Formats: sequence, structure tokens, C-alpha cells
Amino acid sequence: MSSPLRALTVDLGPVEAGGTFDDLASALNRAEALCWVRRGEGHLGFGEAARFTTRGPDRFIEAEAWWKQFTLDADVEDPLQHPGTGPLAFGSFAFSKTSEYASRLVVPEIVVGIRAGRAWATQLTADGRRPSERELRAAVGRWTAKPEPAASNGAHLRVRPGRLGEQRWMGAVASGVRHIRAGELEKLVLARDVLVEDDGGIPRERVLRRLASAYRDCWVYGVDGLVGATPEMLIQVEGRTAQARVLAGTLDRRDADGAGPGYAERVLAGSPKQRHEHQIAIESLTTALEPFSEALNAHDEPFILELPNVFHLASDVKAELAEIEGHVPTPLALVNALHPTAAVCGTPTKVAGDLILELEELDRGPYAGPVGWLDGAGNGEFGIALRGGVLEGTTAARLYAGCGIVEGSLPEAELAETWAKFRPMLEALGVER
Ligand SMILES: C=C(O[C@@H]1C=C(C(=O)O)C=C[C@H]1O)C(=O)O
Repeated sequence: MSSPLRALTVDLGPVEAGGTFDDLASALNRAEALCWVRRGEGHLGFGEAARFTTRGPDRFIEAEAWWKQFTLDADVEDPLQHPGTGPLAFGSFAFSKTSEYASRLVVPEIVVGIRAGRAWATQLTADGRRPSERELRAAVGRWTAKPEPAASNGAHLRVRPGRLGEQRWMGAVASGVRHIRAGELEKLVLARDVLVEDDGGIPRERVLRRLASAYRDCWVYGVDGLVGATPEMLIQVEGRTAQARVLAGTLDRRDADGAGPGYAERVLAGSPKQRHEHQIAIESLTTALEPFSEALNAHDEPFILELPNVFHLASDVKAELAEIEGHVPTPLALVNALHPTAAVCGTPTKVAGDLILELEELDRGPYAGPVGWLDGAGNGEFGIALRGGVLEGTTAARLYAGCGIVEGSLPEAELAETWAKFRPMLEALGVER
């Protein structure tokens, strides 16, 4: 059976200051837009041509099989042929194979993208209709138009405790440390949630725009109710090159302010505890990536990633992918092999995963799961859904944040770290803390 998918990509020309799109975030004016933006570039998706949902341990492989079938024999007109043009889907996956959250691929009707200073748009149809350039240009204008300013003034904002209150969550951290001291595992990542309510309504598009302007070095994602700005890249595939950004080791900027130059380097790069935690995270990624790679390199020295809320100890890993049985591994095949990394689960993975379920008492849903996009040519980017939350209805957002726990971890310090990690979302929602 041939695919019903048709795609038409149109070049919209170079982006210019004051032009139609000088920054992709300026086109983010619709509450339901699908979003993947960093430093003004990326993709926005509007409308819905198709959707696939699944749950369980095979969620990545099932999504991969669906996408492959869906794009097979697609009728594609794409003069640009670079990563992201032609057929494209946004994806969000549950952290856990036992989660209630439906992992999903969403194929928008219209994609607007910017890459290397050039804008384009794609129209996708799955119902036999032939996309037309005239219709596509008109749809882009409609979907990206600026509406009248409106919405909440943030006067009704409340932050409520989530599944575990602060005391009980610190108890869970202390318990995690005991399991580590007993030699059952080396590292464990424990997360918690808080609920932000705004009776005036939460304007999703404004949250995304604020994240995109404040966190320019992060990947700002929006897939259905899931929104956030992650600094951590699980895997980015472009042709045969794969890249990842591993983070582990965190310092609240508020603790570093006024401490003088070099403080973050001393506290993060100079601390054996932080270096150890970071090393575990890199090894978990490189061990999983190695079987797919011809060449793999990670810098020996991690660098300090400076974000508006925190500093992280960071390492970029780059791999030249190997051809396996004549095929380069796809982004979702790699996600399947890499998720969950020690950065969001722990080591050993199985012991940490079981303890997370027991101690957090939380369904993480899409938090700490892969989020991103893929195209029909084997390119894609999947970040780890951190520094984000899930909108619940129109007036609430559940935010999630976690910390890597090792032998020397202190519950109070970890609690403070979760507040620093909630900050991007709290600020985007208008909460002052
Ligand atoms: C788990 C989170 O962040 C992860 C944990 C880190 C740490 O413990 O130092 C740093 C970055 C992320 O890998 C989160 O933001 O929720």
C-alpha cells in the first residue's frame, strides 16, 4: 500500500531583522503550536495531519516503525532537502515504560522552520489532498499572525506542593543516599513535582516565547501540554553525525553571585563529587552509543555551561555513525538505545529505575523522557525533557525537577537545587520566588 503522505516544502528566503521572521519565536502566537526552538531557529508546527500514540517498553521502536511506514513512498516536493524539510514529526515519549503517559508522534499540517538564517515552510497532507504553494503561504500567514494582546496578569498565581511535600521528598533523598552507601548503586536521580495554578489562565504560547527569549542556549520544546527549555541533548542526528550534550553537576547561580571569578569552575570542575557524577553520566552515554559508532569522541575536560538559573558541568560527545546492514541508525533507534541515561535515572540503570518508582511515588510522565523531532531522511533531534512541565487544563501546570544523588548528597541542598531547576518555568509562568 502506498503512503497517503504528501509534502511540499517552500523556501521563504533569508531571515532579516524586521522581516517576516527574524526569530522563530516571534511566529509563536498560537497556543497549540508545536515547538522546537533554539537561538531563534528550529521548527514550529501548526494543525495536525496525523498522530501516533503508544505506551510501554517498545514505545520508541513502535513509533519508529510507524514513521517509517508513514513516510514510505511519500510524495515529497522539497527543493531544499536539508534537515527538517520535507516530512516532519514532533515527538514526546514517557520516561518510564510503565507510565500512563501516551508517547506520541505528531505530524503537523504546516511546519515553519529556520535553519542557518533561512526560513522555509512545509505543508503535509495525509488525506490525499495535494498541497499547494498558494495554500501553504496563506496558511503560514494565518498561523503565525500576531493576535491582540490579552490574558492573565499573573495576579491569581499559586504554587502548591506536588505528590510529595518538601519534607517527604527530602526523606526520599536520605533514603536514596542510604541505598548508595549500602553499595546497591552508585548514582540515583530523584525528582519531584509542584503545581502552579493561575485562575486567569496560562497562555501556553507566551510561556514558550518567554523561555525562548530567556534561555537561548536551551532547546525550547512544546508538544501538546508538555512545555519547557532543556539544556540537555540526548541525541542529535544529521546525516552520519550524531551529537549529545551530557550534563551532571549543578550550581545555583544565586549561590555563585558575588563569589568572584572562577567560583563556578572551582565548585563544579574542581569538586571530586561533581566530577565523579559527571563521569558516570558520560560513561553511560558513550557505552550505549559505541555499538552504533565508527568513531566517537568526548572532550577530556568538561566545560561550564552558563544558564540564567544555574551553571552545569557539561560535555559534548560527537560520533560518526556506522552503517549497520546498509543503514545508518535513525534518531529513534538511538533514543531507544540511549534512554534513560545516568543523567536522569542513575547507575546501574535497573536498580536506579526501580528505586525511582519506589521513592518518588510519582509517574514522571514525559518529564525526563525524550522530546524533539525527526524528518523523513533520518535526521532528528531528541533532547531530554527537563526544566519543563505539563499543562493540566487551561489554568494549571505541573512542573518537574530532579537531582543526581550520590554518596555525599545532602537532602536540603538537593531540595534547593530543585527550586533552581524549577526557575525557568516559574519565571515563564510569572511566579516570583
Ligand atoms: C534531573 C534534572 O537535571 C539533571 C541533573 C543534573 C544534576 O544533578 O546535576 C544536571 C543536569 C541534568 O542532567 C532536572 O533538571 O530535572
